[in-house]
Amino acid sequence: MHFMTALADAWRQHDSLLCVGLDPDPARFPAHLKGRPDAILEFCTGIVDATADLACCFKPQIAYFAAQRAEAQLEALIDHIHSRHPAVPVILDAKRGDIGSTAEQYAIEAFERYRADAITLSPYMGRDSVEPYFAYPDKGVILLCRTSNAGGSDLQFLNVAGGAGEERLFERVARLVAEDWNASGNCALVVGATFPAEIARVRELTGDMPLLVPGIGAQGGDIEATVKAGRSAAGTGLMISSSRAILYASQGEDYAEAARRAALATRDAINAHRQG
Ligand SMILES: O=C(O)c1cc(=O)[nH]c(=O)n1[C@@H]1O[C@H](COP(=O)(O)O)[C@@H](O)[C@H]1O
Repeated sequence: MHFMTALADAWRQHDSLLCVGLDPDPARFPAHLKGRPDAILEFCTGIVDATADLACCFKPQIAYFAAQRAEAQLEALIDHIHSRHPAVPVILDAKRGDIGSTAEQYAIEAFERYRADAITLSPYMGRDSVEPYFAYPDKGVILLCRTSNAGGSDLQFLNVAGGAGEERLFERVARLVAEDWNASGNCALVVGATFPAEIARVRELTGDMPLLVPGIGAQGGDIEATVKAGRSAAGTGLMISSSRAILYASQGEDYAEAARRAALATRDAINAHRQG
């Protein structure tokens, strides 16, 4: 199924714009999991099973698996999600970016090795660094636009218009993706919840293109401002992601139940502002 179809179905079926991020950090695991060789898979499976009906997508961050030599556990986790929670698409947060021949290998990694439904990419190297992912017509391609970190402004706020014009780099990226790269309707953009004015600007530039919005919870982004700035006319159009605030709601044996409570509260806080 096309990523965008799966996403729209999940928005509706789960009445949710919440993306549950999976950034497993063994230093923050509950004691009963510490030291287990499969702790990362066990921890993430507990989170996934406790929150799947509250989520529109899951977003494992590859660095947290690769740093712990847990790539096989990432494969197993995505397989678990697809088999046990097939209604919830998986975004592999890898932020890849390289020349075409290398990008082809990254696409094989994401879509064939890990069987992810979408991938995050950096647009910094331009169109030919993104095109290899379009060879997988059903997969989502999610490009960094205005990132949630303060340092994002170093480049993303540069004025790239000629003469007396004014167009910041993140606006140019949004327009380029919406007007050119998104020919197959499989693209989305990343805009941080820490910058709601820029969410509104990107929404203005991209119509109903889905936006992946990290930065609530641990990074302090405001949910109401985020939803009001980024919601589409239909009250969807957003994958608002939260990782640490959900994953580590408790560091005890009740971590999965606590994660569910945090996910439910976040989903409902988002839903309170989807209309009107
Ligand atoms: O691509 C991302 O998901 C991403 C983009 C961005 O601008 N900011 C950002 O924090 N993220 C990711 O979102 C996750 C952090 O989420 P929190 O734990 O909720 O702050 C990490 O995996 C980041 O890599």
